[in-house]
Amino acid sequence: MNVVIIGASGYSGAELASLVAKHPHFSLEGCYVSEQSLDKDKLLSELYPEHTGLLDTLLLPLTEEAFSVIEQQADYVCLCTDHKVSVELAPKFLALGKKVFDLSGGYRLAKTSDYDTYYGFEHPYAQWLKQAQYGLAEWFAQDIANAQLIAVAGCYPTAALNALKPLKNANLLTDDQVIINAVSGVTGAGRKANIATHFCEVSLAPYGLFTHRHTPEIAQYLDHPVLFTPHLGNFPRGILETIYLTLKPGTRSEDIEKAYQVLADEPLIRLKGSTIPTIKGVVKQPYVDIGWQQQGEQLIVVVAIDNLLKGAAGQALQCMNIVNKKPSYVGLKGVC
Ligand SMILES: NC(=O)C1=CN([C@@H]2O[C@H](COP(=O)(O)OP(=O)(O)OC[C@H]3O[C@@H](n4cnc5c(N)ncnc54)[C@H](OP(=O)(O)O)[C@@H]3O)[C@@H](O)[C@H]2O)C=CC1
Ligand SMILES: CC(=O)N[C@@H](CCC(=O)OP(=O)(O)O)C(=O)O
Repeated sequence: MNVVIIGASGYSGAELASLVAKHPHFSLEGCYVSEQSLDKDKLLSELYPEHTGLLDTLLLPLTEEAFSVIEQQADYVCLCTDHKVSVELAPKFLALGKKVFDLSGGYRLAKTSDYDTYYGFEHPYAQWLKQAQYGLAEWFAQDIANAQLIAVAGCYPTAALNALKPLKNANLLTDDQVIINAVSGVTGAGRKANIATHFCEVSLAPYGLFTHRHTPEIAQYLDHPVLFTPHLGNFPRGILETIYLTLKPGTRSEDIEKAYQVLADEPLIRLKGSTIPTIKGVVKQPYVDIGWQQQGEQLIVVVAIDNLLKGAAGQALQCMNIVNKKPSYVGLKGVC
């Protein structure tokens, strides 16, 4: 399959380009940036010298002519662009008959009103929003396989949903809100310069209290209310979430272990029982690490992922493998 990446100079785009370039079934046909980009006509490996030899690929401007080239060349188009940019680009590539894998949040939520509330823009393509398939690889593989537009799951939601859906599906949660405290490395905020992510400014602080756009995303796909608070930490990559919940009375440790068995055979999920996952354990790895400890009716679940792999490019590649009718872990296990 021929793959084109839009937004290839960004953190998730470059990560995905490197995965595609090494993949046994995919060929990296084109790497694009915006027409006005300061990086156009540079080699991707100039920006990411660790990929010298692998990604000596020109960053091309996404001009009108580029769309014709992509129409001829590409089977899969990956949008590693900001939400608003993706919202506008996806229908154009869909109209060309391409399979579109959007790493942004532009097509993840069911209700257009949530875009007004949480994204700050009116969603213009309700029809495509209805047809988009949420790309949470371990949970929706069958629907992903047949979709034309895949809205790859968000980074924080990927961790939260894999940690919580087994418990929800086993009917172990009370109706209480689940509390999710998350911390992310700074690559989560993207590559463009921003004072809030400046090296000298970042320490450890929460942000987006009550308003972060991943709140409705987690609640929608968990079908349960959540109180989600992200924090920015002063390290480059990785996400760790500490999740507090109340179990139904009488829930035994065996019930929890049994609930998590639904993920036991997933090659990219590592169930760690009472061992607490760490960011160190997942950085540059494609896995979700999940651990938990129980005290009576209280359960604390800790989950860790690499935001750029399982939280973005790794999961996008899983979705591409699924659409290509291959095991989702191809090109990911043993990635580093
Ligand atoms: N970083 C992360 O951990 C995660 C990110 N995501 C999502 O993935 C998307 C990309 O994120 P990230 O990689 O961090 O972002 P970056 O800011 O690092 O990269 C954005 C890329 O988009 C390009 N771009 C901007 N405008 C356009 C345009 N109009 N046409 C084509 N290309 C354009 C930029 O290049 P230039 O501006 O030079 O044109 C750059 O290559 C976002 O929607 C984000 O929410 C999802 C999960 C995790
Ligand atoms: C640290 C940081 O800023 N993280 C980003 C989330 C990462 C991301 O890009 O969000 P999606 O997964 O929805 O695409 C944020 O909070 O906006």
